[in-house]
Amino acid sequence: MSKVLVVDDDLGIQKQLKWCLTDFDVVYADDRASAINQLRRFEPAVVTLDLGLPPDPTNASEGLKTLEEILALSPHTKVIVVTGNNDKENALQAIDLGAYDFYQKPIDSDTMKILVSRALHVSSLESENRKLLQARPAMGRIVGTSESIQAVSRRAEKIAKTDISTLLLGESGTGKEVFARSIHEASPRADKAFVAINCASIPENLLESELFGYEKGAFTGANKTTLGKIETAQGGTLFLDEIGDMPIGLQAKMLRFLQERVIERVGGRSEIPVDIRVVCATHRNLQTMVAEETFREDLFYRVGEMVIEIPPLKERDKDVVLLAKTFLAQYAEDFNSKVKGFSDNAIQAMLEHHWPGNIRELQNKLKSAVILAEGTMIQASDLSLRVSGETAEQEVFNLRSVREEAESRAIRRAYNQVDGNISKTAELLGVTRPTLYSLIDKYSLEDLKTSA
Ligand SMILES: Nc1ncnc2c1ncn2[C@@H]1O[C@H](COP(=O)(O)OP(=O)(O)OP(=O)(O)O)[C@@H](O)[C@H]1O
Repeated sequence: MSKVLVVDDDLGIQKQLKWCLTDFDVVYADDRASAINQLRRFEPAVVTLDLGLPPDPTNASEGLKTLEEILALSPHTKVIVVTGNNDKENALQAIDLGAYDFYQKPIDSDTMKILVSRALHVSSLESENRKLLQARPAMGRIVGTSESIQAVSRRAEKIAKTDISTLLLGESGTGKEVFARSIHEASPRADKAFVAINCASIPENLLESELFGYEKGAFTGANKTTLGKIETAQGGTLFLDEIGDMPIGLQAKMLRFLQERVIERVGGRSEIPVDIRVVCATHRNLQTMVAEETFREDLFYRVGEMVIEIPPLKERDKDVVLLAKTFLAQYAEDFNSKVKGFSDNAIQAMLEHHWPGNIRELQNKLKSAVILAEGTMIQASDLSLRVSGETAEQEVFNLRSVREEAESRAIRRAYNQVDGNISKTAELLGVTRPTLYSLIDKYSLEDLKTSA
């Protein structure tokens, strides 16, 4: 039952409210201190507050103070202030301070009941809404409602507003690039470029010119001056993926760019100022690399002014199911497939699997399942997964037994529906009489044959 706190020093009124608010769990207080105690103890959603409280019940000052304290402690509480007849001024001041509603004495039980019910209704709608807002992913692209991903998203959203260099750590396929893009999109640079470069996929001798650009004639084949990724990202965000794979020789030049925010093109002599936000990512352990002297310590601290650790898929509760459903809808459309959802065993298998390849592994499994699935529901076997304790043979056996059970149930239901008429049963099931007889034999439904 919903809790309502009645704050009034008049015992008569307390009693009257007790009788009219029988649908609620009513608790009482008769001054400011006891009101605050009761508020802390019972956390009522609605408070009715008489503004005329001791020590001076003839004016509203103590009541208004109580109102302020209640709202400071618990801003979502709906406070209905009760004022003396004609005391409109204090009533309006109370509303101004944040009271939900006011009511002028004398108290009418029916009206009070309606007011309290309505306040409770609004309070529960608001609290529902707050929950929904909390469950909403903080960053648009990130699918997931688990506590771990929500916490990381909230952190990323806060960081996005700043220009701080951010290092995203996480296993392969956990969504580091998605986070980098989301940070860019939630940042004041959102309408400028987002430029990504994977330091591991570009040969060492090309990476420098790819990043910093080059002047015409800098080397054989440099026919025209070309901008590097850093300059292309001017005003926006540069995402350096696999920063741990940056050759040690290039790290000094990177450090200078990050510290001084100027670059020189390969073969160039002038310094070019750049205004860029940098987000880096790696699945490597940079600290170990620093200890092994394969990654510069000063660069490590420069790229990781803020570090975000993206949790592996296995640590995201039921997000795997949410992600799977999202991707399924997309792939079913891409591959023009009839697949509509997942069987219970597929869901269970996804929840049990360890996902060493994280979201990318999930995507790959889903793509082949959508292409290969025979029915409209994806089974664990379509995902090449197995529910614990079930061997492959058992799974096949179970599928067969499920189908057989369903068929024999359908035959019996059709038979009962047409009052035991075999021809009509066959017709209803869309099979011939001989087929029906062989199914009856197959499923040992002898009693159907005898009564026919
Ligand atoms: N939370 C998420 N919601 C929706 N899609 C996601 C999410 N996380 C990742 N993905 C998708 O999963 C795939 C892999 O993500 P991404 O490339 O960002 O991972 P990564 O950690 O950068 O991988 P790698 O370390 O291998 O480069 C992408 O297709 C991406 O769109």
